[in-house]
Amino acid sequence: MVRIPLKQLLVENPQKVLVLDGGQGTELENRGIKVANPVWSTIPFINESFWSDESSDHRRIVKEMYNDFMRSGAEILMTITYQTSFKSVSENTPIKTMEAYDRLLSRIVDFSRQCIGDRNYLIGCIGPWGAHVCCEFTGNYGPRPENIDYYQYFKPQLDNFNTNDNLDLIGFETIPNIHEIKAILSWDEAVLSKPFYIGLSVHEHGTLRDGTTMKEVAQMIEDLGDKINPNFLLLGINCVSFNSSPDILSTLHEHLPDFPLLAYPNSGEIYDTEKKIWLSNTDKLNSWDTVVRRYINSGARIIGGCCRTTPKDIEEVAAAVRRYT
Ligand code: MET
Ligand SMILES: [Zn+2]
Repeated sequence: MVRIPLKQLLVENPQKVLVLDGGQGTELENRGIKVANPVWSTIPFINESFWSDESSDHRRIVKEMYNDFMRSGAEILMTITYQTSFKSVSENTPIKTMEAYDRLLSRIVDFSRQCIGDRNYLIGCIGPWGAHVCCEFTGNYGPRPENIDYYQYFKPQLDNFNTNDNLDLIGFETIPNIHEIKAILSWDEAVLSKPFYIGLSVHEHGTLRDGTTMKEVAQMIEDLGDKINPNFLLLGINCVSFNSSPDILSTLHEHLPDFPLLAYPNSGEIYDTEKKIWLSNTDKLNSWDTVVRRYINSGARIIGGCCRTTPKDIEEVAAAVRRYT
């Protein structure tokens, strides 16, 4: 294997900070793929022509996107599987059986690996339970979020990702609800046998979308003590406001000073759900240089961008990472 295992890399090189790619879903949209549908950025992979026609436009666009992120300096990249849970796929596409679903995931992962080569790290991206009902930015999981069967929801995607050697890390992203975090962290190595991280979905003022404070999240993790799954490698924030993200990460670091963190904020633009357009970040208080420097001072080991960040943003992230490590 050309790459050393990620866990080993993080432990043996305490100064190393990995540059992550940017928002794949919105970047595919920038490049002309229409992603407005219930499985969002999974859509290009659903059509059989993606797989049968080597020269398909969508295939070329995905490849070019990965190439551009790598050219910008990304060394860890994500599969485009945020909205690819068995539930979302089987309810909204012609792919209905577990067998066909499994094939879809393996094809996506193996194609992503081909695109990024053997040297770079690949994350198997998993969106939150709330993604299939679009509430990852409200955290409103109904009256009894503690009763949701998170395991049943994630199991098909996990079973596939756990066993695919092309993946180095599993990323649970944009998790807005404390009960969902508790569920994920209750799973042992039999359920989650690959290294994984959790990216929290947080408000600008710094609480989880459901109102839980970073201190409470940290306390919950501390309380797990030795019972914690050894594959839990990193905790962090993603798709959070660009401007407030350094403060939020620093709070997390204050409460979990020894835990490796990660951060990949969105561009700071706001999505207007009525007009269906992105409103520009008129109040961009920080530059990537400042944001990245502050992340690194707060223990971040993986840094990149989420929605609406582009290869240009990742170039700036990479330059700052070089400057401050
Ligand atoms: C809503 S956050 C989505 C993150 C995901 N990695 C993507 O850009 O495709
Ligand atoms: Zn995002």
